[in-house]
Amino acid sequence: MSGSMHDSSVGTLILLRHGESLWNAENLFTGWVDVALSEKGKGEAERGGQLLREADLLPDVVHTSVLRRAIATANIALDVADRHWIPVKRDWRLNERHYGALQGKNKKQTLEEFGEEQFMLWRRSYDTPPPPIELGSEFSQDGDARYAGIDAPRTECLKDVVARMLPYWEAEIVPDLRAGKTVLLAAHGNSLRALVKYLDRVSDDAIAGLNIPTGIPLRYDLNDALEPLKPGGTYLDPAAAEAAAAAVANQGR
Ligand SMILES: O=C(O)[C@@H](CO)OP(=O)(O)O
Repeated sequence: MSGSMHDSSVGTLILLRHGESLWNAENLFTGWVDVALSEKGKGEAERGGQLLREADLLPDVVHTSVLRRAIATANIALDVADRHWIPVKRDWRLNERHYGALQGKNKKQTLEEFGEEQFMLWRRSYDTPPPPIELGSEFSQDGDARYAGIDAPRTECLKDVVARMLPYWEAEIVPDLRAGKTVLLAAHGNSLRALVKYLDRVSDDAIAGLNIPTGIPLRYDLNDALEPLKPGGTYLDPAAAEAAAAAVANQGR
């Protein structure tokens, strides 16, 4: 096992939100729309890889969503950390939250149009999904080959993400951790919020205030019951993470 600093046989979990995407830069709700990284986002992914290398935190296996911003972030970071060769598993269950009819809409305009309360309900409440996206509309994923054979959602709240993500966690990630591996999970703001909520037992209300910055690895050491030794984990660059999380919280303003 590489990189783990505690005695338990449980491996180390590293959460990595993708670097800034083109739509993050434009302040658009993204969800399942398959948007590429911006140049800044590619730089963030490189920096993420440097942080892994400097911490000697070398992943043995990587899990990603099926969206290119997470896939590219993992590829770039692992290349920089000289771990581009490790096995990879990808699954839609690690995708960003489906943002329903808000996909492709500007966050600031949405806030102005619907008001603070409705905006925050859609964006951060635990169990209020946005209106479902219309099938066949510009930013809908129906007909997308990668979702053939799954009952793809047309909108999701965070609770829905927890429900679809946990079966993947149990079936695919936990066995890697139990085998003592250092696991890199390259995913998204809201799919990672769903996992952090579960791991840290964050309440439905408190999770609204938790924001995950792009491109900064977040390390979780877990005990044998898979409980975090340090609630909230440890960002490899804590000062940058704090500033960047505050910026995510303020999107739309
Ligand atoms: O647009 C999205 O898909 C997400 C992540 O970028 O946005 P938010 O942080 O507003 O949930």
